[in-house]
Amino acid sequence: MFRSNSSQFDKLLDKATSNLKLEPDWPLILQICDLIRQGDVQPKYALASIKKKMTNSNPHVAMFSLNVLESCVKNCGSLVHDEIGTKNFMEQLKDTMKITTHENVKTKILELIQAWAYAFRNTPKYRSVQDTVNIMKTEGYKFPALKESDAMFSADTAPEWADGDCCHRCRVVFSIMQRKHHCRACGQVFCSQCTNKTCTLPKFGIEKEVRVCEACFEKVTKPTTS
Ligand SMILES: O=P(O)(O)O[C@@H]1[C@H](O)[C@H](OP(=O)(O)O)[C@@H](O)[C@H](O)[C@H]1O
Ligand SMILES: [Zn+2]
Ligand SMILES: [Zn+2]
Repeated sequence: MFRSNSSQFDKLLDKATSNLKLEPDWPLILQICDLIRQGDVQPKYALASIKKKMTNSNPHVAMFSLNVLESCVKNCGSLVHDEIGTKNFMEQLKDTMKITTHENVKTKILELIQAWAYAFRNTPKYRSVQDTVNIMKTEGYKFPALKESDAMFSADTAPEWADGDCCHRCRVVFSIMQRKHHCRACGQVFCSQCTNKTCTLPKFGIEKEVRVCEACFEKVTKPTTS
């Protein structure tokens, strides 16, 4: 799935976090995000490399690595969220808080964890982030005021369409008379009865009414439990 372009990734990351830079090189940082989005580098590898830079003794290198991390979370959608939303990655961030001596780096890490907890407030699978905020608060960390703008992420990408010879919901077998249809929200394949609903999918940047399955119609149209 991933062509190993990690050497190109490493080169760009070294450049983006060079201590010779006076400020973040945003075009370069977005190129790094593209490598992840295109599948040129494994998200796990990318985040491990970024994390290594966070504990760099040079404050510029450490801070630039956080700028890269912040952009990856904002631009790469679930590819990166699935990595940073884990207990393991949250533990690594907490360790970094203990290792780094740079106050601005500590503050930035607190800002990021808090913004992600807010962004993922309705996503149970990333509950480790909110758990980490709660734990760190009991450990005495002072989180800065939340800037909601930090928690706005670009749209995730709509899922690829699955294939199958029967309806994902009612299991009816497809035939000339029983046609395949796809739900744009989950990408699964269904019979016409199980996808006779439509709705917009703003989170994927889909503003027109598109075909969705019963389950996704419920999820998208019922008010999210806060
Ligand atoms: O029914 P057909 O003409 O064979 O083609 C199907 C339609 O194009 C469906 O579009 P839809 O989901 O918008 O209905 C699509 O989801 C299926 O993959 C195609 O096999
Ligand atoms: Zn069906
Ligand atoms: Zn669906």
